[in-house]
This record gives sequence, C-alpha cells and structure tokens, in this order.
Amino acid sequence: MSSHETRPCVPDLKKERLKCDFNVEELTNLIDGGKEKTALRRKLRSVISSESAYIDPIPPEYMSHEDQFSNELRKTCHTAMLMNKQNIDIKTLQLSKAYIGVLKDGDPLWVHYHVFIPSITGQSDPEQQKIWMEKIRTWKIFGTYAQTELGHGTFLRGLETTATYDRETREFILNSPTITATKWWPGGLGHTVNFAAVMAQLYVGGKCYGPHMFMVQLRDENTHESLPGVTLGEIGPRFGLNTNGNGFLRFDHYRIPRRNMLMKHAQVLEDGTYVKPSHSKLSYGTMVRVRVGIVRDTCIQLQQAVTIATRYSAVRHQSELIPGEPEPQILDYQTQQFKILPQISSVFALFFAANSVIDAYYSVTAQMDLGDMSLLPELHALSSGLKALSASDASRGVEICRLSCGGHGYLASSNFPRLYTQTTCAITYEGENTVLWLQVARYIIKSYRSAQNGNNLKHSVSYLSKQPRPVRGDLSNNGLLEAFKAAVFKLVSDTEGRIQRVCAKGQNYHMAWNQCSLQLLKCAEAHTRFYVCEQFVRKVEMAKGTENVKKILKNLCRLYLTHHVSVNSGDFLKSGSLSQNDIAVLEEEMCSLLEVLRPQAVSIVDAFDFDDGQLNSCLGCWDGDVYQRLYDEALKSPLNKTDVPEAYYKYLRPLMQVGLKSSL
Ligand SMILES: CCCCCCCC/C=C\CCCCCCCCCCCC(=O)SCCNC(=O)CCNC(=O)[C@H](O)C(C)(C)COP(=O)(O)OP(=O)(O)OC[C@H]1O[C@@H](n2cnc3c(N)ncnc32)[C@H](O)[C@@H]1OP(=O)(O)O
Ligand SMILES: Cc1cc2nc3c(=O)[nH]c(=O)nc-3n(C[C@H](O)[C@H](O)[C@H](O)COP(=O)(O)OP(=O)(O)OC[C@H]3O[C@@H](n4cnc5c(N)ncnc54)[C@H](O)[C@@H]3O)c2cc1C
Repeated sequence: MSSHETRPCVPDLKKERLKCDFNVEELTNLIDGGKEKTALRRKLRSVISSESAYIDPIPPEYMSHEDQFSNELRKTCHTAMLMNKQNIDIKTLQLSKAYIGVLKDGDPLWVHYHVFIPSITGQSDPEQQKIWMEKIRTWKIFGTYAQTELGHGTFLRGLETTATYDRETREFILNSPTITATKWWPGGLGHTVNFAAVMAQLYVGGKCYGPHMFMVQLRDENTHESLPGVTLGEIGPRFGLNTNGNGFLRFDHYRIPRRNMLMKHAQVLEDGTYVKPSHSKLSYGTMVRVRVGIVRDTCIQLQQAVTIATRYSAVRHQSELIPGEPEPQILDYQTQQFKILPQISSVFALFFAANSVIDAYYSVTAQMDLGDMSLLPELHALSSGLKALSASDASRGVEICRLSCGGHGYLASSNFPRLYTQTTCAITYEGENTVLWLQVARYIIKSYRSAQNGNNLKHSVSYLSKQPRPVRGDLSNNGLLEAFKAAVFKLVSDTEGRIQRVCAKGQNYHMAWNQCSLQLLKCAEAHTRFYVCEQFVRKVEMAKGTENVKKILKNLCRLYLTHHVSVNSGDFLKSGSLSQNDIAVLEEEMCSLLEVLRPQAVSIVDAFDFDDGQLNSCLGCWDGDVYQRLYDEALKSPLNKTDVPEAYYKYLRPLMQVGLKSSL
C-alpha cells in the first residue's frame, strides 16, 4: 500500500486509494529504477523543498518578461550554489524528477549543462577538454549550443556561418555573411552564457569541408559585455519556455585561435592540412545524445499530465449516468477512461523505450570509442524515431489530458498550458519530427533493399529480411507483435515498390522519394511503434516483483497494444495479419481493460510520486481540494486587488458617459 495512504484527502480520492490492490511503493521503485534510487530522489526533493529561495515572490504569470527571466536565473544560480555546498552533481539533480517544479518556464542554463557540456566532452580532444572543463567546473565558462540560424535549422549543410582558416595567424575567422546566417534560438545565448559551441562551415584554402564545431568566447569573463565582433541579444517572447534565454548571435570577422576548433574527430593542422573524421556525421553526436534524453523527458511530462487529469477526474462529478441517480465521478464514463488510461499506458511504454535506447546509446558509444562505427546508423535511426514518437505522443497526450479536464483545464492554474508548451516544443527542437521520421524511413528502406540483396540486417530491422507470417487468430502479445511485423513489412515493401514505380516512369529518385514521403512517414512511425510495443512486452515479461504489480503492468501493456492495433487497424487488415473479427475482439478487450484498470488509476498515478509543489496544479493536488484551490488562485490576480480597476475610469466610464447615439 502507498506510504501516503494516511494523508487527508477528499472522500472521492480516499475511496479511490482504498481500492488499490497493489503496492504503490513497489511501482514507484520500479519507475525510479530501484528502492535506492527512490530514496535518493526523495532525499534530493527534501533538500529542494526546504529551500525558501525557490518560492516565487508572485505567480510568474503576473511578472514581466524581464522579471520572469531574472527570477528563473536567480533560482538556477541558487541551485548551482546549493548543489556545490551539498556536494551533489547539478546535472544529476536536473535530470532527476526531484527538480521538477522549481523552474516554471525554462532554465537559462539547461542547454549549458545538457547540450554544451556534452559537446565539449564528446567533440574536443583530451588536451582541449582539460582546459575547458576546468573553467566549466569553476564557473568561469557558461556556454550554449549555437547551431540553428535564422535561415536554417534542419538542413545543416545549408548553414551559412563560416569559419575560415588563416594560415598566417593560425586563427579561424568567424563570420555571418548574411542576415539568414544569424544564429537564432540557442538556449541561454541571449544574456546568460559567455561562451558557445558554434557550428560553422569550415573553409581551408578556399575549400569548404562542411559544418564543424568551434569553441567561441562571446562575452568578457569579468564584465559580461559582448566582445568586439560579436552581436548578441534575445529573440523575444515565445509560445512557452520564455525563461530559457533563447538568443541570437552575429559574427563580424571574429578571430579565434586554431585550437578552438573541437578536434576529437576532425582536425585542421597548423599548416592547414585537414584531417577528416572516421565517420562524416560524428560532429552530429551531441544531437544523438540529446534525442535519447528527450524520450525520458517527455515521458516525465506525460506522467505529470496524467496525474493531474486522473485525480481531477476522480473528484469531478458531472451529469447523470443513470437518470435520477447522483452525478458520477467523470472517471466512471467510458469515454473519460478512454481519454486517460491509454495515456497512462503510454507513460509506461515510453518509460521502457527510454531505458532501452539509453542502454543502446551507452553500448554503441562505447564501441565507437574503440573505433567501431558500424552501429551508428542504427542508433541514429532509433534515437530519431523514438525522439519523434515520444515528443508527438506526449504532447498529444498532454493535450488530451487538458481537454479531459473541461474548462478548468484551460486555466493557467491547472498547469496544463505550461506542460503543453514544454512538451510540444520537443516536436521541433533537436530535429523537427517530420525530418527525423524521414531519416528513420531512409534507414528502413536502405535496410529493406539490403536484405533483398541477400545481406544480413541489424537487430532492430531484422524482421524486414523476409515476409513475416503471423499465425492467424493468435492474439497473444507475441501474436500481436508478429502481426505488427507483418503490417510494417507490408507498408515498407509497398512504399519501396511505389518509389520504384515512380522512378520507372522517368522521375528521378529524389523526386520519387518526395512523392512517396507520406507513406515513408507511415513506415517510420509504424516501425518505431513496433519497437516500443516490443520493448513494452519484453520488459513486462522480465519484470520482477509481486503478482499484483505485474498484473498492473500486464494490463497496461495489453491496453497499449490493443489501443495501437485499433488506431492503425487499416494497416493490419491490409497486410492480412489480422482479420476484421480479430480487430473487433481486440477492441472489445480494450474496452474491458478500461474497466479493469479504472479502479487502480488514481493509485497508479500516485506511484509517479509527484508532490503538489511539483505538479503546481489546482486540479492535480494530492488532497483533491480542487475548488477551494481554484478560488484561492483566482484571488491572486492583480486585477482583484481593487473592486474597480483603473482601466474602468480610463476607458469604460468615458464610453458609458457618452452613451449610444444611434439606435442600432
Ligand atoms: C544518454 C542519455 C543522457 C541523458 C541526456 C539528457 C538530455 C535530456 C533531454 C531533454 C530534456 C528537455 C528539456 C527542455 C529544455 C530545452 C532545451 C532545448 C534544446 C534544443 C537544442 C537544439 O535544438 S540544438 C539544434 C538541433 N538541430 C537539429 O537537430 C538539426 C536537425 N538536422 C539534422 O540532424 C541533419 O541535418 C539531418 C539529419 C536532417 C540531415 O543531415 P545531412 O543533410 O547532413 O545528412 P544527409 O541527409 O545528407 O544524410 C547523410 C547520411 O548521414 C546520416 N546521418 C544524418 N544525421 C546523422 C547522425 N546524427 N548520426 C549518424 N548519421 C547521421 C543520414 O542518415 C545519411 O545516412 P545514409 O546512410 O546516407 O542514408
Ligand atoms: C524551444 C526551442 C529551443 C531551441 N534550442 C536550440 C538550441 O539551443 N540550439 C540550437 O542550435 N537550436 C535550437 N533550437 C532550434 C531547433 O533545433 C530548430 O528550430 C529545429 O531543428 C527545426 O529547424 P527549423 O526551425 O529550421 O525548421 P524548418 O526545417 O524550417 O521546418 C519548417 C517545416 O519544414 C519542414 N521541412 C524541413 N525540411 C524538410 C525536409 N527535408 N523534408 C520534409 N519537410 C521538411 C518541417 O517538417 C517543418 O514542417 C530550438 C528551438 C526551439 C523551438
């Protein structure tokens, strides 16, 4: 039973928690990765919760843009000091769920810790690392990852910033030749960081060698003023993440020493000799790493959204289910269960997928450090696909949760608006989703063709070697995975056939690719969905623990499978891997699973173990005292400071005094 069991809450939530038939703490431990990790997270959380510095002076919604930024910078700097005192690695804290809720709308140093530092450690040679990491550790250097430009974010070969080697002075000259060459978006670039890892086109002896990364000082280490030759600023208010300090940067023939090119993989020697890397895409390594991290991060955002929606749905009563009877909890409506429970199953699917891609990342990068690049294309496809799938599933999931809370879900005090803007931007950053899907498709089509030519395929695409033949009527988990394989195989073989047909009509390959890109997107998503389903099934099979927790996991896994078969039923029917009757049976099973899981829903989300400060939502609070919180929060509006606002005297009263002349 949950350790929170005894805390007071409204009768509806009490009733829900009493229905719990599994050990909530055990599920919490599983999600944290073990008892010790739960204990560590809670210890970190208790350090954070006791810090008065994290209390916002007024709700940030009511602050100016400048004050919001300053308030978050204050908190992020306080965290650095605090962690230093406690001897805790700040990166560990930031990636821990314990830190959620401290920064409300973006962290101006987030890119420093999670994109800039990995770029330095992953792209510079040992001598460079020694110098720069020392300065990073002692807080002399704060940096960002400056790649995207006004004109290009996706197409990196189209970047316009140049880094031209001057052999005489042994320097690179950085230049932004056009307005579209302006670096645009990097987090913290506006007014926070003093350095940047800058992606620029390398020119040596008049020849362009493509995008390479350079360590560039932008601001004076003492005065923080931008250096001559560098123009910096903030890009203005955004849909969300308004305190990330996203900035712009222009160079005017700005010189940096030769050794400021990050030289782990490629080098320019003093005499201008270019030494190429062992794989042409190694300079894109930071992006692969962050894409992997995004899977985990979006999963945690979805956990927050489903916690809020589930608790609220247990507290909210509306309409009549049976005429004349009391209004039921809205969670009793099947349609409400269908909004929320598949999102809970998605949390677990993303959780297992994130763990598996993080493991893959570490094992492939270890091999790459030994010089073996053979698994990089598979890792690139896997991380791209999972980044795209997790970002789009989570942001759709957050929006469904918001809608499931009716009008109150639209209030800032529900915290859905922030959660949504935080999740949806993951569709865009670190590789726009459509573009990443097309990268996955490229890998799949290439693999499929390679198999047609008799070659062996890498593990994640091995099922594309030959037409899978699922056993008709086998609707077990393994049977459904086989059906998935057959459905994806059919999508891939049809799409590949269509590309060939378009080419045969005289179209060149690239145009044919574009004409088939809608199907290619489908192939990529279906392949990645299959991967997620397979991981879910295997991880649940392997899960240790008590029978009741395993039962919850099995039911959630089954809900995930049946839901995604139902949503994509056309693909299964077309491939002949499932019949219409199979689909009908599975859809019925999905509805029964909603009923089975409904009584456990509140306890499952309790297991995500967020406290009220973290959820920051009137609707999702532990005790369910929703209405009082909504009312109290409304009273904080500055407009409620006076009964009659100044705007009345300025605008409304004069209008009312004039009166209407015509009788409209
Ligand atoms: C390990 C886990 C640790 C945990 C880490 C913690 C991280 C936590 C994460 C998230 C928390 C979120 C918190 C929110 C705070 C906000 C922060 C925002 C941060 C955002 C930062 C950014 O957005 S940085 C900018 C990102 N930009 C992009 O991603 C650009 C996208 N474009 C590209 O990647 C490429 O240009 C392209 C892939 C689209 C195409 O490249 P290119 O034109 O050069 O190649 P080709 O199409 O010609 O292909 C050639 C060939 O190369 C293959 N390839 C391409 N990319 C790669 C790669 N990265 N690796 C390997 N191979 C690659 C391509 O597939 C082709 O292969 P073929 O064999 O020829 O087919
Ligand atoms: C919150 C946030 C934080 C960011 N932080 C950073 C940062 O720290 N550092 C940094 O360098 N950048 C950062 N970025 C920039 C981000 O990485 C880019 O915005 C992203 O890579 C998308 O590129 P783009 O904006 O050029 O979009 P575009 O590529 O212009 O996309 C516009 C449309 O064109 C389509 N499109 C483009 N190419 C193709 C294609 N080949 N095939 C089919 N369709 C295509 C896309 O699918 C999309 O629909 C950030 C962005 C955001 C929103």
